[in-house]
Amino acid sequence: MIKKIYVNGKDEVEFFKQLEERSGETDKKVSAVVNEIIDTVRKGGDAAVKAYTEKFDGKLPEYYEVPRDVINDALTEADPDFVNALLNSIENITDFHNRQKSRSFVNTKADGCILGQKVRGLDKVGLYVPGGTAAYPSSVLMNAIPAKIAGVKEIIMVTPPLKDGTPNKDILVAAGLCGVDRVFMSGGAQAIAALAYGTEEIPKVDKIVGPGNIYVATAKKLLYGVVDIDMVAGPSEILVMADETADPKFVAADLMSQAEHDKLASSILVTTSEKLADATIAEVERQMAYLERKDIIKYSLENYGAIIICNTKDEAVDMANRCAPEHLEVLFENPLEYVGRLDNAGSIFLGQYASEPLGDYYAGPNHVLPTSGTARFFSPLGVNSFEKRSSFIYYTEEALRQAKDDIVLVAEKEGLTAHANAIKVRFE
Ligand SMILES: NC(=O)c1ccc[n+]([C@@H]2O[C@H](COP(=O)([O-])OP(=O)(O)OC[C@H]3O[C@@H](n4cnc5c(N)ncnc54)[C@H](O)[C@@H]3O)[C@@H](O)[C@H]2O)c1
Ligand SMILES: N[C@H](CO)Cc1c[nH]c[nH+]1
Ligand SMILES: [Zn+2]
Repeated sequence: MIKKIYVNGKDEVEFFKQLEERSGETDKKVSAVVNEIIDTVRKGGDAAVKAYTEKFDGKLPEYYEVPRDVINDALTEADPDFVNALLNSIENITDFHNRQKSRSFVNTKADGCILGQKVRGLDKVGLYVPGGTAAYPSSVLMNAIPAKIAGVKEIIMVTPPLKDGTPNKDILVAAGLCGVDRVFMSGGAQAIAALAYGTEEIPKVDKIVGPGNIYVATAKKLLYGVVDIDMVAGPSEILVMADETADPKFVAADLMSQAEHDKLASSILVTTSEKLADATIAEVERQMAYLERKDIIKYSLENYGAIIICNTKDEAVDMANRCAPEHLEVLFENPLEYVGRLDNAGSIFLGQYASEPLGDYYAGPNHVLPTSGTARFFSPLGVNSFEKRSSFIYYTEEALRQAKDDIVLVAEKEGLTAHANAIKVRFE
């Protein structure tokens, strides 16, 4: 069911075309739907958001904003093992992200001038937490922990209700543990539009972060400029690079771990071994039998999955850099040797025990990652996604006198005599 493609063969061109279309950039239908939702929410506020929630999620939610005591109750009633697992994960994520904090600094120079940088957290941030085909408490952790470390003043979370209109309790537990300030039961493009413009009840935020399906990712892209966004974190992707030493059982399992997220998920094996390719196909069939989300996995593997057969490992590295996947697993004999040459990937997993779900839930690096080839220029969500910087300058009279002629000369070259004047008047 997952197709084999040979590097430089005729299928390769078709394969890359399909990958590009999947991003939604060329999908005019999704953009048209999302544009209409954005426009309706901008004009209609909460009534429009609620109408879309009813249309797409099945029912009006039990609460629009989840009351604080409902979040507290979810925490007290939660399975202690689940809470413990989340706390272990929170510890790892916190430890990793604490190392990302940017530095404020003050540079006092010998002539008495002072130059500096001040770093602080954004005031108000909107977190999107997916909840359509599955609920993602782990995404609450990945969004909220770096926001807290950066010093964000207010965290507003949006997430779709369950089919019966109630909030997902596991998501509320994660929100409670991470200190999320407000939670609204609304998902999809309508929730993104509400955060961008603000409604009667949902506050307008400075930045929207978090992963979501193609409607969520497209809404963020279209609203960039009205609001800041983190990146395009759309349907999940994995690219596994493997040689003949890799275990096909692990390869197949890891490919399917991302295929189960979404029909639009993409799972690609790039290998130098035709034997491994065939064994992986057999393993996919065998393991599929006991997995639950078969329809999604099959659809995604058939439409956006591929096994690319390369002649050399160098060719495989080039292929990985060209695809720029969200997750890149290296199951080559000496995985650590390749890190320096892998330029385009959200997160790199090295060796057979760094299975992708380890990163999704536990190890510490963020799982909100760029998709659709945007790992060429976007980075994982992190503390700096929630920071803003201001620089500051203090100069003495004597230091400005020394710099005066240079500044005036450049200002006059630019034809900006008012700039030059602002310096000159100080010494007349
Ligand atoms: N890149 C990352 O970092 C990352 C991390 C975690 C999850 N993900 C991705 O997040 C996504 C989660 O998707 P999901 O669907 O389960 O949840 P979701 O919360 O992203 O989307 C559900 C919402 O989509 C909207 N929607 C559904 N069908 C629609 C339609 N026909 N028209 C308009 N709007 C519609 C609805 O409003 C619904 O509430 C997956 O694609 C997964 O791969 C990505
Ligand atoms: N793999 C997803 C990012 O693409 C993150 C996630 C959350 N839960 C499970 N997986
Ligand atoms: Zn995952």
